[in-house]
Amino acid sequence: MSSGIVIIPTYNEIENIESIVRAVFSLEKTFHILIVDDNSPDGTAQKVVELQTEFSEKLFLEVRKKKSGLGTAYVHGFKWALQRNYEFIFEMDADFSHNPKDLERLHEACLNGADLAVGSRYVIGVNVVNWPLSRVLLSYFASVYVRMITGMKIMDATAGFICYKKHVLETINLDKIKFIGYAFQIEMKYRAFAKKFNIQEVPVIFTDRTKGQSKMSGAIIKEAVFGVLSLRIKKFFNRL
Ligand SMILES: Nc1nc2c(ncn2[C@@H]2O[C@H](COP(=O)(O)OP(=O)(O)O[C@H]3O[C@H](CO)[C@@H](O)[C@H](O)[C@@H]3O)[C@@H](O)[C@H]2O)c(=O)[nH]1
Repeated sequence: MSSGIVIIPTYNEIENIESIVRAVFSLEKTFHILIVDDNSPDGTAQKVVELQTEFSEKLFLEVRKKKSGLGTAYVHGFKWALQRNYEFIFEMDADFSHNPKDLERLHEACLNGADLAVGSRYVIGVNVVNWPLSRVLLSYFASVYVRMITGMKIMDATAGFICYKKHVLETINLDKIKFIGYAFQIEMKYRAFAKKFNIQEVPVIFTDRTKGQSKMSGAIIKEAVFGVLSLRIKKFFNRL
């Protein structure tokens, strides 16, 4: 029996895809994987199709027409996973910035009472390896900003390494998710917080990718800054 489905959004992850798939399948617990690829020009999806001949019953692929953002890729994956009745649904990056071994710790946290377990870099100090100082500061102060505006007690608001229990994703109206970049991560946590789900942070070490490139951009930062304010206003008017 599987311990859940790990959704991995990909855009140009040819250098990482095979090793991340193998790393997840070599864990003690059994996880299934869904790759949501945005028609990566580098052939990421074709590599997944090759790997499916080896892992036919536990590796799944959804290919979308074009690059449409991390948030909509996850929403697509969540709907896919809910239709197949997975009890635990995970978010993880393709590039090893999240250590696949921590999937087991996130799963344990959800087995022990959390509705949502967040792999968090900032529970005790700052656990980020190899990011330039500017990116660490941006990420850290983004979380401070989110805490100030929203009142959520989460130390790592933009974390993208998460285990959701199925009922969380069934309760949050996925069709209402507005953000497509990393603001999506804040929005998901805020909607779960507004529904009073038990959110637990599990300390993890985040290591910057050594292969491929981040898709971070100015537009993504702008979306997060204004997005948090708009979420707070919506909650105030009970329209979240
Ligand atoms: N399908 C799809 N996947 C995407 C897209 N944009 C990014 N991805 C995938 O989403 C994952 C994360 O993207 P990165 O671009 O590597 O993220 P990062 O800069 O390392 O950002 C990290 O920090 C953010 C802020 O703290 C986090 O929000 C994010 O999850 C991640 O941990 C990778 O697997 C990447 O291929 C997209 O438009 N479409």
